[in-house]
Amino acid sequence: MNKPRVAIQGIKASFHQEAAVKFFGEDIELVECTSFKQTFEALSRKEADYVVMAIENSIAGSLLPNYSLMMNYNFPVVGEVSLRIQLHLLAYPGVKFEDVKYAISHPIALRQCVDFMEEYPQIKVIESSDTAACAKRVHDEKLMDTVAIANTMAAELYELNALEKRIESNKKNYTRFLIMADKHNGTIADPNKASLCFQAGNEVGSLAKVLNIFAENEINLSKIQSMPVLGKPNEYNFYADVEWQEPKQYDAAIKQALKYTHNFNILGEYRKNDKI
Ligand SMILES: O=C(O)C(=O)Cc1ccccc1
Repeated sequence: MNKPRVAIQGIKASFHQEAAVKFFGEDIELVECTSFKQTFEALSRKEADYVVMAIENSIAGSLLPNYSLMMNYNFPVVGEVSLRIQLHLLAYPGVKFEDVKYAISHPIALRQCVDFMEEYPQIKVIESSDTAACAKRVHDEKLMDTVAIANTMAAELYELNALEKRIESNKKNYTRFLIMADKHNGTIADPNKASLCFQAGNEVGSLAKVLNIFAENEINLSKIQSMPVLGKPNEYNFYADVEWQEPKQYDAAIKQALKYTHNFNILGEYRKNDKI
C-alpha cells in the first residue's frame, strides 16, 4: 500500500509534523505547505490524501480562520489528535542571551509565550513561518542576533542551543489538530464523535432548543464555538463537537436538530481521541 500523503503547514520537525506522525505513524509522505489554505489546495489538487490542521490551543484558544477554511473546503473530518506543546528559545551555537535582539516563530507558538517575552522587552518578537522553518533559518543563515521559538526536535535537527527551556506560559499546554481527508477516505468505521456546523434562529431560546436535543439524547457536547457569518450581521455559525455511546441516539438527535436549525452540516464523523 502507498504511504498516505499528508499535507501540513510547515516543514519537518514542526508541531504539525509531530501531530501527523502521532496520528498516522512514521510511514507517511509529508506534503509541506506554506499556509493552511495551501494544505486544502493540495488536497483539492489530489497532491495529498489528508490534511492535518491545528484547530485549538489551550493558551491561544480556537483558531477561528481554520474553522472557516474547514467549512469552505468541505472535506470530511476523519480524526483528531492532541499534542503537548513545549517551546524553547533556540540560538545558533555560541550566541548568548545578551546578544539576542529578535525572536522569530509561528504566531500560534508566539501567543503561547507572551508572558516570557514580556519579561524581555528588548527582544523584538517577529511572526514568521512555522517553528521548524524558523529554527532552520537561524541555522542556515547563522543568525547571531535572532533566536527561534521551537521544539526539541527542531533544536536537534538544526543543531541549535536552548538558551531557555519551556517558555510557554502554562506548562499544561496542548494543541488539538483535526485530520481532513478527500471524499474517497471520508468514511470512518464505528464513529463516536462528530463535528457539526449549523445556524440557529435569532430568537429567544433557539440555540438552547438545539442543545437540549443533544442533552435529551445523552449526546455530550464537548465543544461549541460561534463564528460570524460573513456579510450577514448578527448571524452566526455554531460549530459543535458531539460525542455519543449509542449511534441510535446520535441519529435521533441529528434528525431532531435538523428541524430547529438551518444550514446544518456534518463536517465529519470520526473516533474520539483525546490522548495527549
Ligand atoms: O509552527 C509549527 O511548528 C506549527 O506546527 C504550528 C503550531 C505552533 C504551535 C503550536 C501548534 C502548532
